[in-house]
Order: sequence, then structure tokens, then C-alpha cells
Amino acid sequence: MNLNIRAFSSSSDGFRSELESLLAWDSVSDAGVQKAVADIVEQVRLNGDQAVIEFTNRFDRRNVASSSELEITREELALAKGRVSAELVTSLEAAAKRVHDYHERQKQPSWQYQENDGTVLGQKVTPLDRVGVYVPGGKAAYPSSVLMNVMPAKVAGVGEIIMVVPTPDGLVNDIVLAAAYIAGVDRVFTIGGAQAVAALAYGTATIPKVDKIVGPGNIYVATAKKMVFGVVGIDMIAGPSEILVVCDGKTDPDWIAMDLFSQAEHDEDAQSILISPDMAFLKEVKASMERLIETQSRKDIIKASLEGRGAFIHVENMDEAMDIANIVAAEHLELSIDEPEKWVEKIRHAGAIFMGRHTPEALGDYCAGPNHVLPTSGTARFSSPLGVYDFQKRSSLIYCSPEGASALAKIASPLARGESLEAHAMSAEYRILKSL
Ligand SMILES: NC(=O)c1ccc[n+]([C@@H]2O[C@H](COP(=O)([O-])OP(=O)(O)OC[C@H]3O[C@@H](n4cnc5c(N)ncnc54)[C@H](O)[C@@H]3O)[C@@H](O)[C@H]2O)c1
Ligand SMILES: N[C@H](CO)Cc1c[nH]c[nH+]1
Ligand SMILES: [Zn+2]
Repeated sequence: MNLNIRAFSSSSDGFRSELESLLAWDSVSDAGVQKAVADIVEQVRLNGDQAVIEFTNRFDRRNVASSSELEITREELALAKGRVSAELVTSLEAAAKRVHDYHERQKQPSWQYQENDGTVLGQKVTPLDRVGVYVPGGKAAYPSSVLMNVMPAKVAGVGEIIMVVPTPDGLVNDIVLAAAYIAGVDRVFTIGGAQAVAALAYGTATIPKVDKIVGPGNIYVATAKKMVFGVVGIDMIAGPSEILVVCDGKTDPDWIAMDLFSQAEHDEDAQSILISPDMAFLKEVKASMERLIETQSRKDIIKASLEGRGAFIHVENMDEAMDIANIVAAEHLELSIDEPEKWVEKIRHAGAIFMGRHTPEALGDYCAGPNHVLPTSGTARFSSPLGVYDFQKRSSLIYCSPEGASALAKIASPLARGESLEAHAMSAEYRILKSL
């Protein structure tokens, strides 16, 4: 079997542009989808529950008569957890605890300081009041993503967490519900698509209006999230998942082959790239992949992903590998090399960096502790993993003592007059102490 993996040499002409065209990913922007989503969002905004029920019945093939049928209670979540195997529940609980403990360290406290004249300046950190977590329905439902989206919100102290998850044909995913129970989701509604996003953004008689919506979904969900941004906050619009492995040639080729498969199996658009200075090793990994693909239940998806967006890159040395890793700015970067702690210094752009031969991305996807919601498609150049900070906001604190106000007014007044803003200037000048 030929996996048709592209081979690059960094010294070849046009390498960089070839690499950039490989990395380019066009998020689908379909005028038909835009129009359909705009219509759904508007109808939910105007007609609330009635529209939510209509769209849910149409798109998820359900038979809901009253909005009260859309909610799954905490008691039902506990029952769902009871239907999940004890082994899986233990793993969910262990993962939840580790993710919780990691995110505890991200909490940002409020702070303030006092100046000599008594003026106090600071920053007050406040958790969001209410957050909506979108969980995709059907085959793409990942219970681990429920934990990754909910735990940082819990740690931040969000007042109420509302989860929405479509149940096509009325089929519920017990593992997803168990994860919601364990993570401490407050309310769950069985709605999805653009109608769920609109209901969370505008609120209905049944679905509470939230302040921010997080979580991945299909093109209808992503388009609706973009559309309601501004009415509510959103997290990010995730592109296809990516892994970039840098290996010095000393890791078991089967391990590397499986690490590459582990991203490729997500979907046909996922991307797996291997970089090594050792050409013989690249060939060994390729041979491993061709042998091991037959053991994979999702081999067609893996093949499509590798043939479409996979790459093997041969480099002269490790410095060159780090340069390419920084150009790719991968969602997941594995440094399967000696002394990863030394080389990580050179990495400037990556969503998550997995250091050493014993640190496959799969461990981070589930339970190491850091979040698996990461910047994709090169956006690690300017954005960060989902974290507690996404569920907190900051207010500036300013207290002026009379002496402080007087001193500041003398700075502000000329600035205000320079902007021809008379009232600003006078407001400041009123605070100038006559005695000073
Ligand atoms: N990046 C990540 O971490 C991550 C993780 C999990 C899933 N995902 C993505 O989530 C998505 C899951 O997709 P899904 O479809 O299984 O579930 P989904 O929950 O995202 O979408 C299902 C909803 O889409 C709506 N819909 C479907 N067809 C429609 C139509 N013709 N018109 C209007 N609305 C329609 C329906 O309301 C339905 O409830 C995939 O794209 C997957 O790649 C991403
Ligand atoms: N790798 C995915 C996104 O980066 C997360 C995930 C969920 N389940 C398994 N993997
Ligand atoms: Zn994964």
C-alpha cells in the first residue's frame, strides 16, 4: 500500500512556499450555509423556544412537543453515569481531577498597589456569570472535550455552566452525559446546530442566555458562533487538528507512526507531519505506517488525511527542524528527541509542546492536565490554549486620593485641551487642590 506521503527536503528550491501551501487550510465559507444559519439565528431570536423546537425536530429528527422535554436533569446525568462501565468512570474522574488541578494554577488573582500620595490602582478579576458549552452530537462527540471545556470554567468560578448537545434521532451519549455530571455542568439541553448557538446567545423562555459560548461543532455551529459574536463572547473557531513530530531518529518507528495516526484518525482534514534529520528513520516510519495502518479501525480516514495533508520532511540538522516547527506553529508539537528541555528553548510557536519520547499527544488529549482545546492552523503564533483566563474578565480599579487627583489633573488637563475636549479638561481641573 502506498500512503503517498509527500517528502520534502528543506534544501530544495521553493521549499517554503511548498510548505505554506501544504499548511493552507480554507475554512469553508459557503453562501448557502451563511444564509441558512442567518435565518435560523433570526427565527430563534424572534420566536424563542418555538423556533428551537421546530429546528430540533427538523434537523435532529425528533418529536419534541414542549420545551421542557429538551432538558436533561442532573438526576438523569447521574443515571447515565451509572450506565457507563466502572473502568471508564474511573478514567473520567481521574482525568477530570488532573485537568482541574492543572487549571487551578492558571487562576489569576485581583491585584492592586498604592502610590505615595494615597492613589490606589489595580485590576479586579471576575469570573463570567454564565457560560454555554457546545458539545457536538453523533460520532464526533468527545467526552474528553466536555472535561476540557468545562473544567477551566469551573476553576474560574463561572456562576452557571449550560451545556448543549444534539441528540439526533433522540439518541443520547451516556459517556458524554457522565462527563458532564463529573465536570459539574449545571444544566444540559438536547439541542444542537445554529439553533442551539442562537438560543444560548439570545436566551429563550427555557434556555438561559449566556455570556460566552465555547466548544467545537460543524460548519453550522461555527458559522452561528461567528454570527452571534458581539452579542456573546466566543472561544475560537477551530480548524482541523494537527500534529508535528520532530524526531532525531532514536524513537521506536512504530511509536512515531502511531502518534501520526492519532491525529490523522480525527478526520480527513487533520494533518500529521514528521520532521527528522535521519532519512533512514523517515523511511522506517513510513514502512511502519504502511504495516500498522491495517490494524486501524479508522484506516480510510487516516489514509485520506495522510494523503491529503500529511508530510515527511527531511532536514539537515535539529536547528533547521526547530525553524520549520516555528513556521508551522502546530497545534501539537512532539519533540521526540534527546534533551527536549534544551531544544524547547528554540520553539516560539506551538499550541502544546510534548517533550520526550514517552510523551505522546494522546496523553495530553485525555488526562495529562493541560487543555486539549488548542490554537490550530498556525494561530499559535498569536493565541493560546483554552484556559481559566478565557472564563475570567478583568476590570481596572482606580481610586484617587485628593492629592493624587490633583496631580493627575495637571497631567490630564493639557491632554484634554490638546484634544479640544473642554468638559474633560474642566472635570479634571475641578480636582486640582487650591492649596497645592
Ligand atoms: N476541533 C475539535 O476539537 C473537535 C472536536 C470534536 C468535534 N469537532 C467537530 O465537530 C463537528 C461535529 O459535527 P456533527 O455534525 O457530528 O455535530 P454538530 O453537533 O456539530 O452538528 C449537528 C447539528 O448540525 C445541524 N445541522 C446539520 N445539518 C444541517 C442542515 N442541513 N441545516 C442546518 N443545520 C444542520 C443540526 O442542528 C444538528 O443538530 C465536526 O465538524 C468535527 O470536526 C471538532
Ligand atoms: N486531539 C483533539 C483536538 O486537538 C482532542 C481529542 C479528543 N479526543 C481525542 N483527541
Ligand atoms: Zn486527539
